Amino acid sequence: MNGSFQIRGGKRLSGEITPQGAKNEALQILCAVLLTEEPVRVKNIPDIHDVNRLIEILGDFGVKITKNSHGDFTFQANNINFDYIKSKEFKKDGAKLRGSIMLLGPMLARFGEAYMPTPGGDKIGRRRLDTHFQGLVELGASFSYDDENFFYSLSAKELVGKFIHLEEASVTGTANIVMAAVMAKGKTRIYNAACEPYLQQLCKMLNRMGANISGIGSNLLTIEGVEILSGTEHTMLPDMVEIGSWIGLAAMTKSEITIKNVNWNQLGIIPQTFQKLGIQLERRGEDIYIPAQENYKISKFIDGSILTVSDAPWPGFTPDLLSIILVVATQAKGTVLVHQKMFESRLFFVDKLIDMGAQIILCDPHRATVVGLNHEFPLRGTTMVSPDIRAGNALLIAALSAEGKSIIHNIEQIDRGYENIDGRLRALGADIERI
Ligand SMILES: CC(=O)N[C@H]1[C@@H](OP(=O)(O)OP(=O)(O)OC[C@H]2O[C@@H](n3ccc(=O)[nH]c3=O)[C@H](O)[C@@H]2O)O[C@H](CO)[C@@H](O)[C@@H]1O
Ligand SMILES: C=C(OP(=O)(O)O)C(=O)O
Repeated sequence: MNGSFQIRGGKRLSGEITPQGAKNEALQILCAVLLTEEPVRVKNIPDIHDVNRLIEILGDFGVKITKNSHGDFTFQANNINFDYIKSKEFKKDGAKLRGSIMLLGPMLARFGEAYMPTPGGDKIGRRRLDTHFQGLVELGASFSYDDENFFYSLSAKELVGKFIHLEEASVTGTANIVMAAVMAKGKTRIYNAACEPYLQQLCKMLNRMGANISGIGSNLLTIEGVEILSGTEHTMLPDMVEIGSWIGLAAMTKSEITIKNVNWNQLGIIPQTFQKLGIQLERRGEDIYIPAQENYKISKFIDGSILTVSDAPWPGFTPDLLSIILVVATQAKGTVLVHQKMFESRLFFVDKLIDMGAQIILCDPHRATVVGLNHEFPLRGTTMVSPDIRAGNALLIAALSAEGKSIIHNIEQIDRGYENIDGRLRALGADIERI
């Protein structure tokens, strides 16, 4: 179902909000349930389209799925339907989301073969998979690609650990290689590994299942292969991208909002990056308190030059929050350069913000300069189409701050990543309807 949101903006919001479980962590953790025959209980799973699609795929694989309560499921992969993996249905289902690519590592580790259509996910520029396949081939897999059907195949009689230097710190690529290596023979070392909280959580869960991974949180992972993994329980962290989005929402709508149980130690430089835009936020235990602010002033670098906010692999600033930084900057006092280094087509949505009255110069596909309006001129409501998950949410925040009515079409893109976003916004006092 691909609906629209109708928003009447310009209202101040207030209240408390609890972030959902992390989408990108959930996608890794759900793929890992394939690594054992025993039950794996997973809690705080966000109820969002991408995650639900992956759960359906696991069901079609033959994984037994028991719903214990909202967001709490037990999975048991003890009777896998291998026919499905080579079927036309899987070619269609697997292509619907990006996260499905992380089924490759577990399939290969457990069954010695793996198949995958080109995965879906955001259309935000080239999203190559070379790192995934190079790593799996180094562990001993043979690889082929059917470029007529966009279908990847891997097989390995045995996986053997070795030193692998990744050419880039790919998040899902590292997850795939880790999941293949945990049951490989001998020692694997992965250098230039990605180390996002999602990956740290995955590695900790795998260790609880009996794996032997050290170096968690660094860019050098050492994995001593084990023969078999057992069941476990796992709870997802709060979604750091959602937390950043709520900070942005509070600033743009001059609202007083408390974000509950954010797990501060896993937020990296997210809070301080918003603070550089002048947004006040306070740590209260595990909560973030954001007071209502009439204005916020972008800081400059020490030498007086214009602030740049750019993305980088963890522990740098996540690319998934740059669109939120950009929209928040439109009402700040001052100027900021937003530099999206990792993806090529993630800034094009600024056109819509410009239509709404924002002052932005798109310098090239990777860089946009935002000259803030200091809340002196509100954005104007308009009709727009959500291009991708994070830009969609940024436009939603723009619409909530804007004067008048906005319509956002293609909200499937927003529902992919944010649980009951309209219901939760209404609870804060927003005027938003699904039409
Ligand atoms: C399902 C999931 O978890 N998706 C996330 C995952 O996607 P995904 O795992 O697909 O992204 P990758 O980490 O592989 O790469 C993201 C982009 O950054 C580039 N790149 C990556 C590493 C590097 O050192 N240099 C570099 O330039 C890649 O070429 C690519 O264009 O990580 C991205 C980067 O945090 C996030 O935006 C996505 O939300
Ligand atoms: C780009 C994202 O998602 P995906 O990798 O699933 O397309 C995202 O979560 O911002």
